[in-house]
Amino acid sequence: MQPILTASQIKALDAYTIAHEPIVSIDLMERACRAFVAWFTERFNNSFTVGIVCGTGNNGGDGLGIARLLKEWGYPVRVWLVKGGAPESIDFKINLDRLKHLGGVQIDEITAAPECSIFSDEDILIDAIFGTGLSRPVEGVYTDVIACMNTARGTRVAVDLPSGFMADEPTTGPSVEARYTVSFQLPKLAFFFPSSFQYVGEWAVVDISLNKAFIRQAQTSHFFMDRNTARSLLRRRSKFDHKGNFGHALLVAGSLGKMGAAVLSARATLRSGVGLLTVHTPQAGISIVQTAVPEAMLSIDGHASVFAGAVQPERYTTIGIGPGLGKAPETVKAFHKLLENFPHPMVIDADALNILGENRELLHLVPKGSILTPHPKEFERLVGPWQNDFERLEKQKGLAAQLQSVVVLKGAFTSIAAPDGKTFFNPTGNPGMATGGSGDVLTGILTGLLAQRYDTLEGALLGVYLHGFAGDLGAWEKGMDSLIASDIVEFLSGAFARLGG
Ligand SMILES: NC(=O)C1=CN([C@@H]2O[C@H](COP(=O)(O)OP(=O)(O)OC[C@H]3O[C@@H](n4cnc5c(N)ncnc54)[C@H](O)[C@@H]3O)[C@@H](O)[C@H]2O)[C@@H](O)CC1
Ligand SMILES: Nc1ncnc2c1ncn2[C@@H]1O[C@H](COP(=O)(O)OP(=O)(O)O)[C@@H](O)[C@H]1O
Ligand SMILES: [K+]
Repeated sequence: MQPILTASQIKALDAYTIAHEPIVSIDLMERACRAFVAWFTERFNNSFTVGIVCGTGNNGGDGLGIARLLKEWGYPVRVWLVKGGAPESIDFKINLDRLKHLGGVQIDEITAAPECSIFSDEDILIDAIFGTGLSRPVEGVYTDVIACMNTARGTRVAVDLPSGFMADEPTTGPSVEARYTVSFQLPKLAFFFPSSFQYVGEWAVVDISLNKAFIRQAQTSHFFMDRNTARSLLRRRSKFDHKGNFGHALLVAGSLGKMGAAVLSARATLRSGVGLLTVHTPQAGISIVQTAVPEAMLSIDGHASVFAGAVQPERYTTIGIGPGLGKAPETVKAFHKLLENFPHPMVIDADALNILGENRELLHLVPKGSILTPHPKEFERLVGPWQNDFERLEKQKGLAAQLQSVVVLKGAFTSIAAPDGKTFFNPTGNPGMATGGSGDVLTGILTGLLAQRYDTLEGALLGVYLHGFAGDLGAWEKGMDSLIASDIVEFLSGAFARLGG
């Protein structure tokens, strides 16, 4: 699990590494330059012309070091120095001297608004104006240069951060819009937000061996999930285990015309290792569920087309509720009753969340230790609108604390907020999963894990990871465009096997 640190913590981390490794700061910068260049040379060969636009701080120093290394690798390199009043750092000056000493690289200064055509010969534009030192929105000549870079034809690659982009607060001023961002050591919080994609593009983190002990003990509530953590959460079965050890889940899902949601969830619950599964279905769903999911038992509702009746909560370890449920008045009443009678953690999704959004007086009935899985629209119905993604994150943490439950906000980098404020971003998954029914599969996985008495947070972390991993395996085989929710269920076995193996 990787902690996500703020820009000021990263500055302290740099300083700590310099003092304790020990290493002189220009050598640490050289390490950063080499790590960037290793990433770069794997993707772009030296037939591309490279323009490097540098500021005068350490990010600019990186840019100059990168220019020297790429020149040595045989790339046609040109450098621009943007001089808009930011101070020149010591390492910037050292790398400028080294580059001049190497020779063969044209270096031009920009002190006033340039003609944007200056960048037109460059296939690739490396952005090294500002990094984590940015303390306020850019203005003046920086704004002009950034505007030119954003309209240039070359592929923009940002060093550490796109210039103008804020790592820990909303970006309100102009910023480079990078196609790729190569960031040092740790991802930055804003990378995980949808609104950042236009600036950050695809990002990669390269290791520059900053002090690991410092990173481990740093105070943060934000983490990036990884495969090792997911692997460590996965429980192994033992020789004499029997189905009684793996819980009995109830799925309350589906209504006339939406029984497919129940089928997808049920299949995913079964593929996630549950001992027994019962599906509560209206009359309309009986033969559908029995035929499509023969492993599941049925709890049959008296109503023809929606969830309206009572279930026997004492029989079940957990309940997953919501996919395809609808919001009929009878369903609202039945859900209310269920919430009053079921004491154990539940998985609450889709229409069950929408019902909570429209009947907030029910929120206090959500059993502690439950998992809520809204997509952004469902989340907005629960907590109201937000101004920016930082505020959205705060609202997510707030809801988790209020309900003493885990709130899983779905999307690229699904975030998982625990009641204590810790929030985890998930690395797996792909846009092929933006297809009807994907969320129903997640509900099934989480229900299967909670039924096996996984701790709520651990179950949520593992389930979200596995769901995305199965989607990735599916997309490799079928392609993102053709991926459908049933494929995610199909590839779930592969995801479990690879994680457990
Ligand atoms: N030893 C280190 O500290 C290392 C730093 N590295 C690089 O150094 C970067 C951070 O460098 P710096 O702290 O020098 O900061 P930057 O290079 O990001 O910014 C330079 C200076 O610009 C000024 N400034 C901030 N906002 C401004 C604005 N809106 N308009 C005009 N000037 C503004 C500040 O005085 C700031 O120090 C990282 O992003 C990374 O690229 C890497 O070389 C790794 C090692
Ligand atoms: N661009 C994406 N990258 C990664 N995962 C995605 C992406 N788009 C959707 N997903 C995942 O697919 C699922 C979609 O869930 P949801 O919106 O509830 O779909 P549905 O209601 O159709 O079942 C979520 O788990 C989400 O994280
Ligand atoms: K930059």
